[in-house]
Amino acid sequence: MIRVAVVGAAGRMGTSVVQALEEADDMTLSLAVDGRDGLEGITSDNTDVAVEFTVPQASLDNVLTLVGRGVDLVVGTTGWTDEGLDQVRQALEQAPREHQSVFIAPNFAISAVLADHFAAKAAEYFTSAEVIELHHPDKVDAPSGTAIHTAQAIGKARRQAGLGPMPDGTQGAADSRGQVIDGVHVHAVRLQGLNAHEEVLLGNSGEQLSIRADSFDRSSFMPGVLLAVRTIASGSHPGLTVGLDRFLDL
Ligand SMILES: NC(=O)c1ccc[n+]([C@@H]2O[C@H](COP(=O)([O-])OP(=O)(O)OC[C@H]3O[C@@H](n4cnc5c(N)ncnc54)[C@H](O)[C@@H]3O)[C@@H](O)[C@H]2O)c1
Ligand SMILES: O=C(O)C1=N[C@H](C(=O)O)CCC1
Repeated sequence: MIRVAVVGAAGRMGTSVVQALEEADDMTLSLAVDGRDGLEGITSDNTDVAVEFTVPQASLDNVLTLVGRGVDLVVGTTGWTDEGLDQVRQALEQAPREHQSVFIAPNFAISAVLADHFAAKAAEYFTSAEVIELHHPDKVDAPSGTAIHTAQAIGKARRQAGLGPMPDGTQGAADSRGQVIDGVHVHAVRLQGLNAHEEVLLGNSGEQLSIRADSFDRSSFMPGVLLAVRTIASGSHPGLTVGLDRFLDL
């Protein structure tokens, strides 16, 4: 049995993860903590993997604390910066156990992971690309972690293909053109009734490719979370790994 602790257990994702763990035959819930409970109860003696879904302001501290306590992690919280990821890498180098692992994914839904993958593949063939992410209005961060990841992947593919800046004749104040990430415009919609959605628009003269992923329900994330827990518990990915595509044969 893989012993799994959940951090952020009272939240929307944490609640779904606790339920998914209870339904999994090969996992058992070691501890469920939220908010002010603190992480003291989670140790490498009682937990193989901690799953962390909290808020961008808390996630880095939680990860560093648990790495220092010898616990492996699967992290779904968004808002990660390159500096934060570097801090995790450094913490892993000084971790108390050998071969400790941290896995971070902005999105655990297969539809979103594939949309991101296909968008990066398509990017070199199109003059223009923009990302629109659409989420429930209780989401605290914008743009979504997934949209940032997609924009960065498109930007990298365009650079590797030697593509220059996209055509854009906007003059003057350009607030309504969205946030520019790696040269890609990203637009965030918050709307009652939505859950988690992303559309990538790729354009050439006279044609458009649209790639869209829709998570209608948080159950869409659970197979990916369980896959990540099993993979990290197996010890096959020591160090820091980012993105569920790393565990899929894409
Ligand atoms: N990777 C994915 O597939 C995926 C999917 C959905 C959401 N998310 C991300 O997961 C995060 C959580 O989303 P949510 O909708 O569950 O949010 P939420 O607000 O419903 O839940 C967050 C929970 O974390 C708790 N929390 C805050 N600070 C804490 C701390 N220091 N220690 C322990 N618990 C703490 C809060 O009390 C709350 O219960 C967000 O960053 C969101 O973008 C990722
Ligand atoms: O509901 C959220 O919040 C989500 N956050 C992730 C993101 O920011 O990309 C994944 C989708 C759901």
